Amino acid sequence: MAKLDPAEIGVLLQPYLAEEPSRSLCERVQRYLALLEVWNKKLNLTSVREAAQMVERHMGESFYMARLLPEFQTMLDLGSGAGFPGLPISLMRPEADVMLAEAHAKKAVFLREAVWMTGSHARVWAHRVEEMERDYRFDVVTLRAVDNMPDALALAMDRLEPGGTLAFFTAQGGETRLPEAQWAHVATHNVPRSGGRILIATLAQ
Ligand SMILES: C[S@@+](CC[C@H](N)C(=O)[O-])C[C@H]1O[C@@H](n2cnc3c(N)ncnc32)[C@H](O)[C@@H]1O
Repeated sequence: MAKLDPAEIGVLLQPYLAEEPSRSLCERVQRYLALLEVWNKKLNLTSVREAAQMVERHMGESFYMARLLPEFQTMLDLGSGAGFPGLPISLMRPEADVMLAEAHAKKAVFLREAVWMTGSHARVWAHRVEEMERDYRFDVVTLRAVDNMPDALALAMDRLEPGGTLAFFTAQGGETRLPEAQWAHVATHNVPRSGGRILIATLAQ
């Protein structure tokens, strides 16, 4: 895979960010994607192989979700895989307590290394979300590309605080229905440079 320098990464990230990305952020993205490329040879973490697409699809789209989220203190990324969207969000919200939940043990090892490499403050839960303490709840729950979205959304709902926010990606051309609940606010946003959308739904208090 062709290597991108931090300046090239910055240009690719611009459509997704509210302001110019800092050099430090671009360097962290560079380290993260280099690690992902190495691990991808032994573990199928992503089918995206092209460097610019990795920046846009994985990092850019996750940063874009971060922009759309309200203020929060705690966040769960359910089925984080290689860390998307949770790890990039943790870089944009360093003050928040972000939990990356990934049941696959080797992927969780990758996540711990990626957290360390990027200087993220995120924590890794290396088990199924169902195995967390029953009363563990979060201000925000994010999801992307988790199998069986209806079941995953129901699981995500169980982990939301009253007034909490559910944020997930819906595939190009496909709509995912929200679980039945008292929603105070629901909005969909087109993802830049993609046919995909992000749905942000806030529960009533
Ligand atoms: C297809 S990957 C997507 C990863 C990432 N969100 C992305 O968009 O690139 C889905 C991941 O969710 C994890 N997963 C699915 N259900 C889970 C659960 N209940 N608790 C923890 N991890 C789960 C799987 O192990 C898998 O690695």
